[in-house]
Amino acid sequence: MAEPVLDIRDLYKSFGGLKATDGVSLDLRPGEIHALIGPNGAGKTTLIHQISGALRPNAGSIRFLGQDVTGLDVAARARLGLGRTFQISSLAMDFSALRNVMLAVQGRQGASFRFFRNVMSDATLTEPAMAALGRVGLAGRAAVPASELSHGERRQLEIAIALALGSKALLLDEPMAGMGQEGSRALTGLLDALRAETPILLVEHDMDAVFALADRISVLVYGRIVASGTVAEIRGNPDVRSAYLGERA
Ligand SMILES: Nc1ncnc2c1ncn2[C@@H]1O[C@H](COP(=O)(O)OP(=O)(O)OP(=O)(O)O)[C@@H](O)[C@H]1O
Repeated sequence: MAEPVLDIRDLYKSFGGLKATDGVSLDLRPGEIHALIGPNGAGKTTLIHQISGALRPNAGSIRFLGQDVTGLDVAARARLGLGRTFQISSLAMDFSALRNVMLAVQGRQGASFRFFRNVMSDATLTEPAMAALGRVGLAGRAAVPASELSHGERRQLEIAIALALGSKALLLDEPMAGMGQEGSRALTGLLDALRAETPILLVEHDMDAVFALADRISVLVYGRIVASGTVAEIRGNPDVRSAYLGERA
């Protein structure tokens, strides 16, 4: 079996007396979408924040591409290629889609000397940025300000930014939230195609998307993984059905 890209072992995080993460171990392997599902308050976002570096665990370890990153902050993990969830609020709304991705490319290249040049005609910035927009299906919308993009297109733009930053794994926290049926279908298609280049840990309540996409599903309840398996295994698990899936299975 391929070495995991991300390997989480025995992670614990408490808020006062509440065990939000209670001994979680899971991994993410090359080429896969691993979905993390569970009821509201199960600890999914808390887990994602510990993986991205936004929250420090009380105990346990997180390895990324063979390196222990448990003590690294968000920026250091992002530099290694751990693509955190980019929230729409982090987009520069007045800037075009292209310029938003170029800012990411520029940050990655650390090229402050470009101050003196016209960045919009700098091919070392525009080419990788256009390539990332192309990957997410936004090439035709490159010149459109982020403020004029639809909700779904902004999600696509966030993913383009993560790709432009050289992400080697993506952490996506409820990407389908707020999307209409059409948008969800388009984003499902995009994530399906992306898994080959970057594995995805997907927190999602939209079960149609999860069942369509996941290679593996882990179910989190009260901070613990109560089941982990293929879509068929999870759909057929009576405990999961009664605890979470109910009629959705
Ligand atoms: N900063 C915090 N301080 C105190 N309690 C917190 C904090 N963050 C999360 N919690 C609590 O930890 C538990 C897990 O919350 P979390 O947001 O991780 O759940 P979730 O599975 O992502 O839920 P949802 O599906 O509703 O987004 C909840 O009981 C929540 O109230």
